[in-house]
Amino acid sequence: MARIDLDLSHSYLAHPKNDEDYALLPLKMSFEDGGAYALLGPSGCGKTTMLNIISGLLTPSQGTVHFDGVDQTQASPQTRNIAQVFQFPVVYDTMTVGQNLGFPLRNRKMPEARIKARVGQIAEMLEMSHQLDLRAAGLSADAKQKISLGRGLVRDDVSAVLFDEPLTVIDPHLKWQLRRKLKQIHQELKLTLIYVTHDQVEALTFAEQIMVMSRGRVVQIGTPQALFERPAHTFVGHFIGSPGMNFLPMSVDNEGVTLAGQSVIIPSGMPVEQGELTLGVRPEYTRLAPLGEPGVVSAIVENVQDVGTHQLLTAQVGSRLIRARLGVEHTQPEVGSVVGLAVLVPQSCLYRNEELIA
Ligand SMILES: Nc1ncnc2c1ncn2[C@@H]1O[C@H](COP(=O)(O)OP(=O)(O)OP(=O)(O)O)[C@@H](O)[C@H]1O
Repeated sequence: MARIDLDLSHSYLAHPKNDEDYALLPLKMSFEDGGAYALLGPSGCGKTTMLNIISGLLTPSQGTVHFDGVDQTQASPQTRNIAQVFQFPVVYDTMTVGQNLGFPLRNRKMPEARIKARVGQIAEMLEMSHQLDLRAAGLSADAKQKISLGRGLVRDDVSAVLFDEPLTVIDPHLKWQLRRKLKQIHQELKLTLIYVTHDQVEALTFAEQIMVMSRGRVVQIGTPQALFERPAHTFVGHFIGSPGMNFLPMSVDNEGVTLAGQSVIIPSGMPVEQGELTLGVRPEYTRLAPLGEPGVVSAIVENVQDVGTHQLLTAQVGSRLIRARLGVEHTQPEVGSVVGLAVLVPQSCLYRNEELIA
């Protein structure tokens, strides 16, 4: 396993002119040896480009890639010693499950007894022990992808294992199980895992550190909790969470605070900088409160959805819609009624030019 350091940018164009011409804008970051990482972001943000630069399928147009301090920028994928698992299964149909799992080891001339032991261990982790002697040809797409995952994990001498949306073809129920399994396998095998996904649930259940990407930029690297509690960029607030963070334009001057056009009293002890800001508050921390109290805006109820464990309130504040996750013990507010919503709360975040300032 290796520590991986990237200090690079990449454009697919020969003569990039502006930021839009870059698949990856200049970035400097590290993947620690033995860490479990997710690269999370919408389609086209640069995840696969980064993965291919790490594996050596792509050379960055500027900058360097180091594994354990050794420059690998020009090294071929073979010499980088990376295992990769793709979206769709890559299995040898004529081989059995066991032969498929052992293939990367046999290729490296590992003694048969060690191959058998390692294949047995991986098969057990993936709950495939009973299928070891079956031909891969007759198996479902799910089982084939499990073999692909197993083949990615079977070597213990790789620099890192890269996963590119590996659960796409997997049935939703099994997906949930496999995400947990991968996390458990990581804890047992201590491999450096880098997992690309556009699905936040997948990233949040699997990774210790999540790198959120938007338009060629890594906008935040953090634990699932940090991304939820303190999104460093409004994009992260919006992208993480279901529904995402609420945002309201906020203007602060000597007279006080205006939120989406409404004058609001600042709760005592809350530090607020002057200027044009954006207030971010998670639906989980937005609650009903009496109008006129500090930190409370007036909102018109648009919709209340009973989700069983909670009610999801959607309300209009000026021209903005905000959402509040309310306990089921609340009486359901009537659609069209005016309610108070506490939005300046201790968990609120303040942004200037999309970046977190407080
Ligand atoms: N071979 C290529 N030639 C030119 N442009 C490319 C190439 N591959 C990707 N791009 C562009 O680079 C940007 C980043 O693409 P990339 O595939 O890395 O994103 P992604 O986040 O992995 O998206 P997806 O989840 O859809 O795979 C996109 O604008 C894409 O159109």
